[in-house]
Formats: sequence, C-alpha cells, structure tokens
Amino acid sequence: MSRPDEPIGFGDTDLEHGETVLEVDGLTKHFAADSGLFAGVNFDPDRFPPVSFGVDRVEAVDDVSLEIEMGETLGLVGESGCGKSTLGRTILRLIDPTDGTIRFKGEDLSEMSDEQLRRKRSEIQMIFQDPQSSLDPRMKIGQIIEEPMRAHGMFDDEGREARAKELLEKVGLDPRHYNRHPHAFSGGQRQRINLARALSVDPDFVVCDEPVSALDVSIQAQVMNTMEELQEEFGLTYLFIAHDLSVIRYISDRVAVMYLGHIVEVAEKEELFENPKHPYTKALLESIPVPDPRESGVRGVLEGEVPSPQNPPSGCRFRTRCPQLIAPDEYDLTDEEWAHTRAFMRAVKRRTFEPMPATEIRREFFGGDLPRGEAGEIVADAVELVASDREGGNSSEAGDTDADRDGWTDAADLLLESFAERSICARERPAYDLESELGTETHFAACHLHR
Ligand SMILES: Nc1ncnc2c1ncn2[C@@H]1O[C@H](COP(=O)(O)OP(=O)(O)OP(=O)(O)O)[C@@H](O)[C@H]1O
Repeated sequence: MSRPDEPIGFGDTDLEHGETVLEVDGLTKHFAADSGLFAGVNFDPDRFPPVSFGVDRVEAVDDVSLEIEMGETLGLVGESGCGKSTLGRTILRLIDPTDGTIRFKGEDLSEMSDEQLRRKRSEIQMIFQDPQSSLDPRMKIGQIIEEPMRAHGMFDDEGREARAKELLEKVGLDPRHYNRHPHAFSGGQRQRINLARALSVDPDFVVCDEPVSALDVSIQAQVMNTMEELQEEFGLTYLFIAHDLSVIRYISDRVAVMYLGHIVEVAEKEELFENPKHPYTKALLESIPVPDPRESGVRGVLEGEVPSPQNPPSGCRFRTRCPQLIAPDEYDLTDEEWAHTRAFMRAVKRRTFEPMPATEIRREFFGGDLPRGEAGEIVADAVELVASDREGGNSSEAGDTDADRDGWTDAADLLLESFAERSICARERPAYDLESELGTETHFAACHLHR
C-alpha cells in the first residue's frame, strides 16, 4: 500500500500484467424461488411438458467458469435477467455461492471466513449502476471517498484527506469540491466519485456493474475513457458488466456472453464481434439497431421469450429459441427437411399461423413434400392434429374453444417430444474450445454446431 506522501496507484501488486488474477470454476448461484400459492408449480410454454413440479429454485448462475488476466477488461454482456449481476456479486462474495470456487490471486474466496474476506475487500472493489443511490446524500464527497480507507484502517485523518483530494483529481474532478455534497454533481460526476471511492483502498480488481448505463450516451465515453486511464495508471483489472453491446465493444479486451445463467461464448473482442460462433451471440449482434436511414427499426430480434431460470431448458439453454437447433440423430433428415420441420415445430408451438387445411399446411411449410420415413409420419400426424383443430373450431358454433387448443397443444407436444427433446442440444450441455481466427487466445463457444 502506498503511503499518503507517495504518488497513489501502483500498489504492491505481486502479479504481472497478463497473469491470471481471478479464476472462477463451476460457480453456481441458485436462489430460493418466491413461495406462494403456486410455489413448486412451474409453467413454461417453451418447454415440454410445459408444467413441472417441485423445482423451487432460481438458477441465476449455473456452473460458470472464467479466467481474468491482470490488467485486462473482461466485458460481460447479456440480456436483462441473465445473471450478470448475480455472477459479479457472487465473485466478490457479496452473496455466497451455491457451488464452485473463486480463486483470487491463487486464494479461494469461497472458502474464506468473514474476517478474511473483509481484509481482502481492499483488493477487490465494486461499482454499481446507479451513482445517485449509492452515494449517501448527507455525506460530503470527501468523507464518501475516505470511508473505505477508514474501514480498512488506512492512514490517519490527514493522510486520508490528502489521498481523497488526489483521487478527486485523478478521476477528473476538482479537489476543491472535497466538502460538497453529492447532489451538487451531475450523474457522470457522481460515477467519478464512486470510482474515486473504489480506488481509495488501492484495489487490483474492480467489478463494474453497468457503471455507465444510467448516463447520457455523450457522457458514457468520457467516463469510460477515465476508467481506462485509471486502469493503466493503477494496474487495474476490470470485470465490466453491461447489457449494451456498444459499451462492451468500447471498453473490453475480451468479452463473455451470458444467457440464462450460462456463459455461452468467450473470445477476444474483435474475434467475438467479427467472428461470433454462438447463435445467441449472433442474434444479439444482429439486434443492434442499424444506423441506416433506409432501414427502419431493429432487425434480427430474437424470437420468443427467455425461459424462466426456475425451470431452464436441459442441455443448451438457448435451444428453445435457437434458429439452428440440431436435428436428432435418429431420423435421417436432409438439411432441407430438417429446416422445414424445425420451422413448422416453432410455428405450431407459437401458433404463428392461421388455422388451415392439411394440404395447405403441407404446401406452406414443406413445399408439398413431407420428410421421408419416421420423421415424415410424425410430421403428418402433427399436421392432421392442427388441421383437425380448424375443423373442430369451425364446427363448434357454440364456441367450444377447448377443442381448438387441444389440437395445437397435442401437435406441439408431439413435435417437441419427437424432435426438439431428442436433439443433442437438449441432451448434452455444450462446451467447445475453438481456434480464434482474428485473435491469439482460445475462442470458447457453448454450441454443439462446433462439435
Ligand atoms: N435475491 C434473489 N432471489 C431470487 N431470485 C433472484 C435474486 N436475485 C436475482 N434473482 C433472479 O436471478 C436471475 C438473474 O438476475 P440478475 O440480476 O443477476 O440478472 P442481470 O443479468 O444482472 O439482470 P439486470 O441487468 O436486469 O440486473 C433473475 O431471474 C432474477 O430474477
């Protein structure tokens, strides 16, 4: 730890740039689900069967393994609710893991006592999204920045004040504002105060949870630039959590993509953005709004809802929305037959077409020719179930809509059970280390397309 009369930063870090500072292995965090009238009963229309019993936990983070190198920024990206914050907080042991290990500079944080952890907390810090609520409005910013130093018994009053003022300058604020209250500062400035506070105890590793999401786009880059300068000067390592791909692209050296509690892809930034290997990553990248005036709106947006983390799909958790679900081995389907069958299965499951006679369904989805063999027989049965629904619906002038629902549901169940649930995507959890085309490090992709 530097003394207050020494320049700040360059703490006594014993690791070299590029060495592994954090190693997470099999990290899992399951929460108890809310109890209530339907506690233990789960409904998920994207699953077969859609209702399940007895599962009363939220699988927020499930068997995640990652390494972070000294001095790098690992971006963690994924849709809201995929488990990013839970992963960040579990790594810091702000919440206890259900399973797995967190090795920080070789020591297992998951095994540490509260007192050991308290001492470690000077080396690992966290900054949060909302600088408004994380700064106590009654305290002066000088006190706010000094608080962690006081908690760790660092320096005397004079030393802490000197360091706080120096940090204010480092983060781009005026040290003369030491006695002001947080309300006197803008959102971007408040996030800078947060940074100064986190850096006051000279950490090596900072988990940044959506630190610029609440800021105007014009301010985001300025704050990220400051974070990069401080990273260089202080030798910091960042785990940078964001849902916004442009933010991730700006700040990261490597990127990890998370979906429903799993890490689905990890690669160096350029490799990930230019050569994505996971269908989820591709879908995420394609759903970035296109700044072309001829194209209105957003393209490539993912179909369907994210399944519940209370009852996540087996195998690859993305498979229920994946446009590239793999054909089950037991049917000898051509690529075209499988593409038709998969599209039909999805359309039936989501009821995205109007009821129509069997011949029209065959023409619309299969160009008139159903797949050959056993697969074709199953598809034929499903087509009949959907078509008979239409007849049932037409004949029931009394409004017997139950019959309507049953045919579609039976067809969807038959197709999902016969095809989706027999795919390797449903049976095995994927994990493949691939060669990077544009980078130098391994490209991890959790997708059976790369088996
Ligand atoms: N204390 C808790 N108890 C029960 N479930 C929780 C708890 N905290 C988080 N979850 C659930 O865990 C899942 C992951 O949440 P988490 O906040 O980690 O996601 P996130 O990717 O950070 O999303 P966001 O960006 O919206 O914060 C969600 O389904 C969430 O509802």
